[in-house]
Amino acid sequence: MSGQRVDVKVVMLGKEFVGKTSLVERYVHHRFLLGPYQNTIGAAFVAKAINVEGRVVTLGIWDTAGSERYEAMSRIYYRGAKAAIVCYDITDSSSFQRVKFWVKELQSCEQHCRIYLCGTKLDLLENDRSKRQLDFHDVRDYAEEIKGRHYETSSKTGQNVDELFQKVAEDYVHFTPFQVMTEENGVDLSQKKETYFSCCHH
Ligand SMILES: Nc1nc2c(ncn2[C@@H]2O[C@H](COP(=O)(O)OP(=O)(O)OP(=O)(O)O)[C@@H](O)[C@H]2O)c(=O)[nH]1
Repeated sequence: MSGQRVDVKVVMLGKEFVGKTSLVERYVHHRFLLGPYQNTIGAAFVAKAINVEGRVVTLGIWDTAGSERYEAMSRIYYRGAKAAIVCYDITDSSSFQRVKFWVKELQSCEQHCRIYLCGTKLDLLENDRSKRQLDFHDVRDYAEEIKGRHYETSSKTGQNVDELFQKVAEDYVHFTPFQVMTEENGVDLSQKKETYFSCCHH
């Protein structure tokens, strides 16, 4: 990672157990971890460079802990984020309350942060559609209301995961004026190493 510059700070938010870490694992390492669930403590950081229309864009992804115990820490991680992927579990309606909480926070504290609502665990509906507790169209309407985007994903099968992160990078390229993009001092990971701490998931 040494010397790699981050162009887009991305923060993962959402209730515990909704699948934030699994989404990052699928996207960055192309895998789905089986075995007992381990909650994220604090936050974890990973960077990934991708190509958008011939340009390399590096996403710096902060995976925060969903437990309300770590709420104050999660606030630290969304500071200066250009994109927030706010996750909910489509089979758990209670997880959407946390979405509304984070959206309000972002709207009042990080107005320049684009919001991507992500309904996770789509694969769980494959054999039993009655497991769905959050209507696709209701969430889509809400996403439009807040001028955000909306995806439904499965980290187990990989469905829509690349598409989601690709859109984050594309939006950065499309909506950031070129001048700002070239002038902006991204975070140089080789120089700022000591300010990053990546604790402790899995
Ligand atoms: N079937 C299925 N299970 C998933 C999916 N994504 C996550 N899970 C499971 O849901 C549980 C929680 O996933 P995590 O990715 O650890 O959730 P998290 O949001 O990072 O949780 P915290 O770290 O507590 O905030 C784990 O048992 C995962 O295996 C998915 O797309 N499909």
